[in-house]
Amino acid sequence: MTFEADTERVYPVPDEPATMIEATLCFPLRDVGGTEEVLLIEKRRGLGEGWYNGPGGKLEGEETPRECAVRETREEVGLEIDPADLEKAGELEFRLDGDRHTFCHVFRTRQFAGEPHPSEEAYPEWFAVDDVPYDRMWEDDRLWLPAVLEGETVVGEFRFVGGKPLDEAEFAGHDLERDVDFDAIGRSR
Ligand SMILES: Nc1ncnc2c1[nH]c(=O)n2[C@H]1C[C@H](O)[C@@H](COP(=O)(O)OP(=O)(O)OP(=O)(O)O)O1
Repeated sequence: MTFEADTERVYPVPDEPATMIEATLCFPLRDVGGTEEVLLIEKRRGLGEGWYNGPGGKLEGEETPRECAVRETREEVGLEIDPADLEKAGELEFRLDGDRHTFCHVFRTRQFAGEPHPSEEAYPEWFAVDDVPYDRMWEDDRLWLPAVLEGETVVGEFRFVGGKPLDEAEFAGHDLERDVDFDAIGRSR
């Protein structure tokens, strides 16, 4: 694995796109009468089918993570987002049996246009941020998503074992760092 170091911290770098999937997650937020809500999707197919997650998916072609998050959110739930309105909130590396499986860029935003609607891939639903259905999500989500929804930034590594597919593997451990300044390390793209 390659590491990028600044003065004190060490971050994994997504430098193996041929073998590792690069993906995104996007968490639209809104205030409804003083209650903070987040838009999640119930995944209707593919990895994590039947579980809740943020809209998102794999990078295509030469697109940046920001462009991917905008495209996936549009395709999955029909919301339009200006890429500049996405705030980088996290970088997550998912490892399977010791190998790097997926590197995921996490964004949040309060600026979007349109009303969410279901698609073939996803059924959208707003949840109060203190009532997120962690029992119906990836097991790692409860470790990092609360911080993202509270406006913090995170970098994490999450380890799974037991062979493919990833969503049938067993969650085995993690490392998590908070309060990462993505602008300062040039990783807010
Ligand atoms: N462990 C864990 N926790 C939380 N979120 C995720 C994981 N592993 C993951 O892969 N993910 C996220 C990362 C991505 O946003 C999705 C998986 O993307 P996927 O649906 O396979 O990508 P798409 O491009 O939408 O798929 P297709 O359209 O190609 O079918 O889960």
